[in-house]
Amino acid sequence: MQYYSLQHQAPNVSFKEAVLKGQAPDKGLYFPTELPKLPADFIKNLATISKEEVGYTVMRPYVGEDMTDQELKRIVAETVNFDFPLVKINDQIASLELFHGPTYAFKDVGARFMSRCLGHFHKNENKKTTILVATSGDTGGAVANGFLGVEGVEVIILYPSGKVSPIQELQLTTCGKNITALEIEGSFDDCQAIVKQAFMDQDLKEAYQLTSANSINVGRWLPQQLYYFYGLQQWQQQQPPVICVPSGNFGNICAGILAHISGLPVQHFIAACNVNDTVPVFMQTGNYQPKASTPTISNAMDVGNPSNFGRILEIFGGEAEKLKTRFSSVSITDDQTKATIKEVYGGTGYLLDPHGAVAYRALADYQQQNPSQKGFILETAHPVKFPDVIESLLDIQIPLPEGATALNSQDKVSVKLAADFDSVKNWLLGR
Ligand SMILES: Cc1ncc(COP(=O)(O)O)c(C=O)c1O
Ligand SMILES: N[C@@H](CCOP(=O)(O)O)C(=O)O
Repeated sequence: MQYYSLQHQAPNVSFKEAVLKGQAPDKGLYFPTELPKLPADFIKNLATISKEEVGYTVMRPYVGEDMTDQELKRIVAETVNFDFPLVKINDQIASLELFHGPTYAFKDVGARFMSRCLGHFHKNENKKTTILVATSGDTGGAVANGFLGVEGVEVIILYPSGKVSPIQELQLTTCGKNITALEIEGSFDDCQAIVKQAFMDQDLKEAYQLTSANSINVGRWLPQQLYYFYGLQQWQQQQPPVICVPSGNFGNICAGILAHISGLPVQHFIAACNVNDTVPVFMQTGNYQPKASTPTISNAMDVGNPSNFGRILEIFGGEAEKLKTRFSSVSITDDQTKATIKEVYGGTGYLLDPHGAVAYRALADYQQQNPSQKGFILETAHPVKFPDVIESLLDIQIPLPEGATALNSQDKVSVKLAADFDSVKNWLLGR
């Protein structure tokens, strides 16, 4: 498989080169030259196939010749060694829980897959790779955990000061070793813009072999397809599901659409956003207008200029009208999110985190108009990551999982920097 730049001003590259570069030299995102079709038998028999075999079969065409079958099987098996249960909330809506990995959010699969790919690619290289990654909450922790101790790789995480939850912050600031956290006095969009600019900067390119571990990197983005296959393995209705994805940078839902194009039956995709509504507005008006992000209680989705929407449009040949046949996007306020957490917990006992609650509200509203269409949400983070929101709303205490208890006794270590490219560049060149 080759990858081309969505800016069309850079040469095509292999999977390995795309992972090592992160972003194309013309600032475009890499996109696969072919969208593989999976065998009809594979889809028909999905429920009987192991999650390791599903992962291997889905990822095989994307990885191409850069890895042996044996190596890819090992990487997939190590990546997906936890559960992805589809849990019924009520007769209309189920929840695909993606928070059973080590950092309690859906980012673990992509981060673990990519870290193992880089570890493999580094076996025969002696030049160190430096990963620059921007986080609005969960990517940072997952990448820190996934890359901790990986030979030949160091990770520098940029996160918006005061805009991530306490557990999220501890997850990304307490690892030490090859992981460094930069606390940026700005928003996630500032962090992401700085990272993207760094990849284009000649001085930094001379000093470092830089790549990204955000979903702009195909090694982080593509394995997110697996969730959708794991969800369908457990889906027991006749009709394919409507799948509603809490969305910020749109990497997750974009991976789901790719899975669908490869043959996975899905009725409709809903991208559920908080008030950061760049995509919902585009779907209504045709006008794509990135804007400064607004802080919300679903903080990991506070993104004003989502990186992956361009990839979604590319799948549909750039035609918004075609996209509308499979995809819609809505914006949910914090008040609606809070009311949904209360309503669902009170009515069913199911505890949603704020991101899952945004998705639940969007899917329930969609089903008001389409009552025969059942579906599931992607529950992208464990509610324990947002105790302030949940506990004040429901007057309950969420028991901390074991790993999270240990975090509380550790001290945050971060470097505070202004939200401008030069501050980060000077820090990188001066260390
Ligand atoms: C808990 C949670 N939900 C949803 C999202 C949004 O996912 P995406 O950026 O892939 O749209 C994120 C961040 O990526 C997240 O951490
Ligand atoms: N919500 C993310 C933001 C970055 O998204 P990514 O999928 O592009 O890494 C976060 O939690 O950091």
